[in-house]
This record gives sequence, structure tokens and C-alpha cells, in this order.
Amino acid sequence: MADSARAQKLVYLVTGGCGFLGEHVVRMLLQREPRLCELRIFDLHLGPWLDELKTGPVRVTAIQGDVTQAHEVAAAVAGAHVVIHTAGLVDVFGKASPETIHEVNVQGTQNVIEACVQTGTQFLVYTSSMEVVGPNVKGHPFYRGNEDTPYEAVHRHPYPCSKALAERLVLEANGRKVRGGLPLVTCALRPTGIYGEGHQIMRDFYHQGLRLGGRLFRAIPASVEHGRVYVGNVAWMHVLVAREEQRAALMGGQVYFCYDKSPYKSYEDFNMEFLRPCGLRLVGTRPLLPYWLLVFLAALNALLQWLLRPLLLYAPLLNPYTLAVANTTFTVSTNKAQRHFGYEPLFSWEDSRTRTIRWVQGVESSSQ
Ligand SMILES: NC(=O)c1ccc[n+]([C@@H]2O[C@H](COP(=O)([O-])OP(=O)(O)OC[C@H]3O[C@@H](n4cnc5c(N)ncnc54)[C@H](O)[C@@H]3O)[C@@H](O)[C@H]2O)c1
Ligand SMILES: CC(C)CCC[C@@H](C)[C@H]1CC[C@H]2[C@@H]3[C@H](O)C=C4C[C@@H](O)CC[C@]4(C)[C@H]3CC[C@]12C
Repeated sequence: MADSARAQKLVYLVTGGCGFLGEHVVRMLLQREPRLCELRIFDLHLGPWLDELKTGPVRVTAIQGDVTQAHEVAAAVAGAHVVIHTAGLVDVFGKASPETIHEVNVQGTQNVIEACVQTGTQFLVYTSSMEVVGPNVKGHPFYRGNEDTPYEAVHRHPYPCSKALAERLVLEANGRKVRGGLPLVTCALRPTGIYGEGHQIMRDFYHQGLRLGGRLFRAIPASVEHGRVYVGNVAWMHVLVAREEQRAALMGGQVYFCYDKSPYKSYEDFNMEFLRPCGLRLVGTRPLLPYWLLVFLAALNALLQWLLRPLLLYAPLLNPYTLAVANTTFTVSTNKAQRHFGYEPLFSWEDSRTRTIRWVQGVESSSQ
């Protein structure tokens, strides 16, 4: 890199910067992007922790805004060199309507792209998802596959449909001329199931285990592998790809799975890596309920959700979609990010595990 480029002062915008992943991206940028001079954090809901960031050498600008509002997005993007677009509605439980999910995830992403084009921002990193690929509606396993592994990506659920559409928009926008005439460079990162400090579903499982007297009951066979990746490594991958796409054209229009050294395990066995040291145990070496009964309960939950909708929001963890995802092998094994932009996980598995356990233990003490 030329010295002039290294000295260049950059403005980054992180949409969804107050979410689970977004907060880690924000903190990672502040720690690991030496060329950063201003960090804009755009989110529907701003967190109180932002105040502590405002005392450092980098100018931190918190922007309360909605990605579905094109003018709010354009105002936030104007003058930024790089946009990391993590904002999204992550809902597989039926809390939001399919229309709202589409509006936030697809229209919101279109607004970000148009804002880059109109205001002259040249670099865009999009947080996609493994769900853009699968598991598909047929429940086909994806066993330690990579970005080029053939797989029939067919979805019906609004969340994966929206992520797939948004990812396509981002990739198709690569090469569009932005204001000033330079080409837009875009890429998409596809995390598998993210875990780590701030993971709401882990917190929910932990509390459920406490309510059940320190036990969780196995529902899914241990042989079903589910891909997981530590949030700090996902954040690091975002920071690195954003930095490196400014140097090389190779990443433009590319997709990358997010990966690290987290072990291949079933969803429940993986969670127990953190919950066991916090005093919970997983009962059963095999699922305690037959699969047909789980299918029935999931369908019953879906029916109850629909019936109760006029009165209250009933959104349990188990529904036909979450059951299918949890019960279908989907794991990745790839080194594409290493080959294209030199990514190596920043956190070892042991470190990721220790950090997550400490966080769960903190959840425990803060809720006592
Ligand atoms: N959590 C996972 O396991 C996982 C896995 C793969 C991909 N992803 C993707 O990563 C991204 C972040 O997910 P997360 O788990 O941190 O979710 P999250 O819900 O914790 O964070 C999303 C953030 O986006 C913000 N947001 C939502 N709607 C918005 C809007 N209309 N305008 C502005 N901001 C809005 C939310 O306030 C929130 O802070 C999402 O795009 C998601 O699809 C998550
Ligand atoms: C059958 C029950 C006992 C267990 C239910 C677990 C279920 C809630 C979990 C299992 C797998 C989880 C998803 C997976 O880790 C990956 C993603 C991708 C990401 O883009 C959004 C979150 C999501 C869908 C996880 C949601 C929770 C799931 C379905």
C-alpha cells in the first residue's frame, strides 16, 4: 500500500451498528482500523453504550434512522468511504410480517445501494447469511461445503427469501458507477449461526434451562451438524474485507462464507459447550421425543400463532421452519476468504468459547 493511502483518513458507516453483530463490528473497527477518522453508527435503536465510544480519538457519530427511509440512508451515507450494511430484520419466529421483513431487508438494502451510487461511496460490504443457500425447503444436507458447492437453494420462508434477494441486489450493483464516475465495489459475507457475547437465542436457551431445573432436553440427533461462527471473527472478517476491497478488485461481486475454528456439532451440543460450564446439562444421548411429535408440536405452534395473532404475539422458538433448520445438516469448510483477502480467524476456538462462557455467566449474575 502506498504511504499516501495508508495515511488517508477514512469515514465508515455501519448500519445496524447497535445490533448483536453490529456492535462487534463497531468495536472491531475502532480497535483494528488505523485509517479510521470517523465512524457513523446508523440504527433504528441506538444503544446507551455508544456514549463510552465518544471519548476516543475517532469521531463517533450515532445516527438514529431507518433503512427503509431512503432520505435518511442517503444523509447518513453522504461522505462515507465505506458502508458495512449489517442492519436487518432477523426474524424466523413470526414476530414481524413477511412484508415488513421484505421492506427492511430488501428495500432497505436497495436504499443503501442507491445512497452509495448517488453520494459517491465506493465500497459496500453486505452481511448476508448462510440461509441464502440453505437449508432448503427439501431438507437437503449441506455437509462442509464451500462457496462453489452445488446446492439447490430453494426457500419459502420470508427471512431467507429476503436475504437472498438482498444479496443478489448487492452483487448485481458491483461495478455500477457511483457519483464521480468510479465503480462501486460490493461483496457479501455469509455467516452461519453466529454465537458469542450478546447472542439473544443463547440467552433464551440459558434461561429456559434454568426454568427447567438446570436441564435441557435433547430434541435433535447429535449427528446433525450445524455451522456456527464466533461473532468476533465475523466482525473481523467484515473489517478485513472492507479494508482489502479498497486495495484489490478481486473481492468485487464475490460472496464469502464466514468461518473459523469452531467445531462441527449439532446445534444443541454446540450450545452446551457454553451452557454446561454455566451449570446446565443436556438430558438424553438421543432425542427424547420422536421426530413426528416435534413436527406436530411445531405445526401446533404455527397454528396457535395464527389463531392468537389478533390478541397477542405468540412466537415460540419451535416452529416448522426452525425445526427444519435445526434438523438439517448445514456446515461450511472453505478457505476462500483466506485466499482472497488473507483472512485468518482473530479468535481461537478456546478464546471464543471462554469469552462466550464468561458472557453467559454475566447474564446469570445480572439477572439474579
Ligand atoms: N445472528 C445470526 O446468527 C446471523 C447469521 C447470519 C447472518 N446474520 C445477519 O447479520 C445481520 C445482523 O444480525 P444480528 O444477529 O446482529 O441481528 P440484530 O437484530 O441483533 O441486529 C440487527 C440490527 O439492525 C437494526 N435494524 C433493524 N431494522 C432496522 C431498520 N429498519 N433500520 C435501521 N436499523 C434496523 C436493529 O435495530 C439491530 O440493531 C443481519 O443482517 C442478519 O441477517 C445474522
Ligand atoms: C428444535 C428446537 C429444539 C431448537 C430450535 C433452534 C432454533 C431456534 C435455531 C436452530 C438454528 C438456528 C438458526 C441458525 O443458527 C442460523 C441462522 C441464520 C441467521 O441468518 C439468522 C438466525 C438463524 C436463522 C438461526 C435462528 C435460530 C435457529 C433456527
